[in-house]
Amino acid sequence: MTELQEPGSELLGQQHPSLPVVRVGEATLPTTSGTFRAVAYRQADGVEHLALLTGEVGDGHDVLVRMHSECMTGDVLGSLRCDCGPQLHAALDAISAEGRGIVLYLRGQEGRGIGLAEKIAAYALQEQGRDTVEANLDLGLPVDARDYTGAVAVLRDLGVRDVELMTHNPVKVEALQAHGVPVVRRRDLPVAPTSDNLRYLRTKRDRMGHRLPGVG
Ligand SMILES: Nc1nc2c(ncn2[C@@H]2O[C@H](COP(=O)(O)OP(=O)(O)OP(=O)(O)O)[C@@H](O)[C@H]2O)c(=O)[nH]1
Ligand SMILES: [Zn+2]
Repeated sequence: MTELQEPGSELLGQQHPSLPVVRVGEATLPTTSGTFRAVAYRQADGVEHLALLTGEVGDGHDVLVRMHSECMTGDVLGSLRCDCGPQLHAALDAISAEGRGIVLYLRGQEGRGIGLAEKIAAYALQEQGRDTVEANLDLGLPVDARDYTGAVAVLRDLGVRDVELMTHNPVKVEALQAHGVPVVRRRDLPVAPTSDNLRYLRTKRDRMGHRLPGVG
């Protein structure tokens, strides 16, 4: 577990004041990380999110939560350019081990909210030497366009009042707090720097304020 620190600010994307979600389906989902309750939501704009729960939310306090931004290349294809896939599985393992918690799989957040196709275009610019921040800007896109309003609505629907958040990203902490969901603690996820992701991890630490002290 790690201390909470000053959140990082201008990277907080545009937040919609209200974006209702509806609970559409609910089923048991056995996985290699354990068996979860999968609750599917649809936002008013059509974007769908999935909440994977283990245990009971109960009084809603101090719930272990991961808000995972969709990353098709990392989560599905095992891309080594980023750390998303291992983080997703570490988060599922963590709530399973804890016996209580929620992993929110957030659609509409692919490529930090710019979308899959634009993320691949950003990768092309990174192959020409731009870093992950510069590449988005070169495309005329925000560095981080994610909106957490839907995520907050899902947490509220599930009865969550405050959370222990698994993240290195101070903007996620700030977004939850701004929406009235206190983050009582932040928890690190394992990070494995490799030759493929080292520059990406360093850029997140140095330019986006991510708490990644273990990255050399
Ligand atoms: N635009 C863009 N998006 C990327 C790039 N690499 C990964 N992503 C996306 O970034 C999102 C994950 O953001 P990260 O910055 O890795 O991590 P985070 O979610 O902000 O922070 P953590 O909670 O600590 O994981 C996913 O949606 C990925 O698809 C990139 O080079 N460019
Ligand atoms: Zn990724």
